[in-house]
Amino acid sequence: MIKVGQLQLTFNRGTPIENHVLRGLNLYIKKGEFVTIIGSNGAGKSSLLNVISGDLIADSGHVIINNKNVTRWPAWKRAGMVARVFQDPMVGTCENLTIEENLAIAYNRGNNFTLRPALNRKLRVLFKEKLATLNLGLENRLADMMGLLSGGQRQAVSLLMSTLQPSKILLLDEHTAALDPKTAQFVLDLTNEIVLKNKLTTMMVTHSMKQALEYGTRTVMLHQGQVVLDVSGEQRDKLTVTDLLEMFEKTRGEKVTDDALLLG
Ligand SMILES: Nc1ncnc2c1ncn2[C@@H]1O[C@H](COP(=O)(O)OP(=O)(O)OP(=O)(O)O)[C@@H](O)[C@H]1O
Repeated sequence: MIKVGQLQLTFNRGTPIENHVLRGLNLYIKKGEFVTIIGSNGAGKSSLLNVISGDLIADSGHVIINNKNVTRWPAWKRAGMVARVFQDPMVGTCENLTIEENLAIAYNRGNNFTLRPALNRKLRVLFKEKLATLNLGLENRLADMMGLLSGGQRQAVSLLMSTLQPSKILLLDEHTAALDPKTAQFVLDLTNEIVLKNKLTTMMVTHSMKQALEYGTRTVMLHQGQVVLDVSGEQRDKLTVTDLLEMFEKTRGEKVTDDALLLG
């Protein structure tokens, strides 16, 4: 489903601030896997998601999605293949468009379309049905501007948008980090439900070790642009947050002092 190999990415090459972010990273993710991704600041987690979505093109290496070599494809060309939810709730949706217009964009992603003809009665019924599953009352607010919604509501709509796309790949970049704990939990549970129901192949970046083990089917740790830990199945089931933290500290060579890594 997603195969990246020998990925190399350097920012500001040839300058005093040159930063070799991805260093020959290899990862193969099977259809339907839900992979949680951890790693210290600057490990290359977001860069990896950006290279998969096409927002960044790697210096070398390959990106294969659904058996297609998309390494050099720009983001817009992969938009129908990959859905994303970002840390900032303001990023994934357009605040100056209505809820139904945002959903229409997601529904038509990967096709040529204009907004007006894209919205019809049949689609509105579908959007209402989908929104009702969120239990946030948004099914009665189709014509409301997206900008009126709270951060948690926007993340919920972003997740819903990922199910309207032809894509079966969902990239989550710390998508609950900017929310209060209660809303974050709601969005996480919703994520889990949507991923399982729609059989999405998912990569979720998180700073919380607890979340990394609680959600998904596999956990990958990045360090200095490489995969340094990759656990799934029984081996992962047996892992505790303490084990994971020890591995994390061993890799980094220093103690972790941030409680958010444990709790999240
Ligand atoms: N567009 C860019 N231009 C220059 N440097 C960048 C750019 N994007 C990221 N970087 C740098 O590349 C490194 C890796 O960043 P990345 O966002 O991939 O790390 P991360 O593992 O997601 O970290 P964090 O947990 O802090 O978000 C960091 O040092 C970051 O400052």
